[in-house]
Amino acid sequence: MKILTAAQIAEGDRITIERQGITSEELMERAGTLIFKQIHNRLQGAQIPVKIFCGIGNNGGDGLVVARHLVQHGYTVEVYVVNYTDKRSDDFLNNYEKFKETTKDWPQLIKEEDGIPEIDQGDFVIDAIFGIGLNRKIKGWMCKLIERINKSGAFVLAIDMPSGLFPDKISQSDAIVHADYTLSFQNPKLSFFLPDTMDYVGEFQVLDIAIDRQYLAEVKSETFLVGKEQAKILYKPRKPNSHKGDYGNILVAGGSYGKMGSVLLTATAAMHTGTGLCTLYIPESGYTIIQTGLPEAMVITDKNAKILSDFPKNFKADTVCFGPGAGTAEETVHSLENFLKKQKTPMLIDADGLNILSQHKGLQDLLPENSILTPHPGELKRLLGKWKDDIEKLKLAKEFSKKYKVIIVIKGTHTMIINRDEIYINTSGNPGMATAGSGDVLSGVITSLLGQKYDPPVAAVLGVYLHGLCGDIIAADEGFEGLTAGMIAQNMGSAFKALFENQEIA
Ligand SMILES: NC(=O)C1=CN([C@@H]2O[C@H](COP(=O)(O)OP(=O)(O)OC[C@H]3O[C@@H](n4cnc5c(N)ncnc54)[C@H](OP(=O)(O)O)[C@@H]3O)[C@@H](O)[C@H]2O)[C@@H](O)CC1
Ligand SMILES: Nc1ncnc2c1ncn2[C@@H]1O[C@H](COP(=O)(O)OP(=O)(O)O)[C@@H](O)[C@H]1O
Ligand SMILES: [K+]
Repeated sequence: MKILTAAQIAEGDRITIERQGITSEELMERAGTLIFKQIHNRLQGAQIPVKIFCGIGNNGGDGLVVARHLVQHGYTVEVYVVNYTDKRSDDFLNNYEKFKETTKDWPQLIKEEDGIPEIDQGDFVIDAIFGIGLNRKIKGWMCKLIERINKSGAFVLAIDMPSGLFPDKISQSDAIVHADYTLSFQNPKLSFFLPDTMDYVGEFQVLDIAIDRQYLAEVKSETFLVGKEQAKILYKPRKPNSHKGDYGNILVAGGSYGKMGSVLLTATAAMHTGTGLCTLYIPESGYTIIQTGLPEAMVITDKNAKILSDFPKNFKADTVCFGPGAGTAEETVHSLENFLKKQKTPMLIDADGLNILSQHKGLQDLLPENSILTPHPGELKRLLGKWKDDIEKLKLAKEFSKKYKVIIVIKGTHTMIINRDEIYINTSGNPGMATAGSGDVLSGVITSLLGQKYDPPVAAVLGVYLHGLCGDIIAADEGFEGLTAGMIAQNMGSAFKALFENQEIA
């Protein structure tokens, strides 16, 4: 699914009105009615005091549609117009009239701090102050209103987006509604997925308001959401007439004394992702650990007992994963440098491999084209330098991706895969995966797919999705706390199976 900018959403709105031969008021009625139905389904007529705060633009108009339907269905509703200016939108005004005709009562106008009502913990607040039309910082008494909503402890439902949040930039103000739930129209917004802003959104659901399908298919976006539908079309079925040589000969290089488990996790994950042949290149002291822990793998040892210092000569792999548990000793820098010089096909660099690249920037020029880097936020900061906010982070990552012709997998709650100007946002995974070694497992999954000749961007996008899906499958049985990286590595097969099953996992 595409993530659209505010301007593209507004254009979709305009084209829909034109092509479907409807008025903008009818589109607003459609949008508001869908929100009402969601609320009605959940409240089932319960007499919870509902307080709706409407701005004076079209987000406020949506709020008035919802208010009218709630009143008509016997709910206890108080409607407040957040009257920061008298420049109201036409569709707001039409719905203002309609609301008045329904209730024979005007909504209450808030024009200053004194007009802000008390909000109780037991209230149900609907935030329809601003949507995608927010174009500057919220100031003055409206900040107090938002503060009161946030401090009330009431359940807050945001229409389209929490007021104060921009769809695709970061607000420099704290005046942002902290929603428990957001019902958004047609396409989710970028800010729903960024670490800086996602907490304001709460849980969210996207409602299909039947924006013109042709427009949605044709509109150009460089940002995409990856769910099961998008992931499963990337899968390449295994052929009956095939052998292990068809599924990649991969090399996993890393490990150091005390951190041998990381490469074991990586290689185990790679085997369970379908790799044909896997060899580990590790410091000598890890030999028994690896041969015992993963009998399916072959092992080549470095001459150094505790760290990598060299590279395996006369060995050719389809792809290489370098970095898990490797450390950043001078000898290991030399090892990575040799790998980078020898490896002509795309490879994956993770963990200390990335730290070495950050400390020795000259090595970045040696990265084979379309290699995949998988930093967590700390490693990314070392690689790119500091950023002001998540939008600048994405900009820096795109610049790096273009400069070095590589793919960057920014790991996190919503892992983002950056391929030049494109961003793929992952939707699978859960907080149980915030556990030691789950990143090492991801490296194994992606390296395995690279070895199986998936195009590098596909290997990254599909690998990240499957890794998260596997975490979701395990968490459904074991809970978040019970999930460990080793379980993800061992159970990757269940993620492949679930790709083609219809039921929701968690
Ligand atoms: N296709 C769709 O998705 C559909 C979308 N629909 C709905 O429309 C919503 C978008 O409506 P919208 O364009 O009228 O913008 P909205 O968010 O109501 O705010 C605009 C007003 O806010 C003002 N303003 C801005 N920033 C401000 C600030 N900091 N402080 C003070 N004022 C500020 C701005 O004033 P101005 O800049 O003009 O001075 C203007 O008056 C969208 O989110 C969805 O809910 C559905 O109805 C139908 C289908
Ligand atoms: N809250 C979360 N929701 C979804 N995925 C998560 C969450 N926390 C961590 N993950 C995933 O777990 C992995 C953690 O990687 P990383 O930090 O490198 O771990 P390690 O260094 O221990 O291997 C990443 O793939 C990340 O996306
Ligand atoms: K809103």
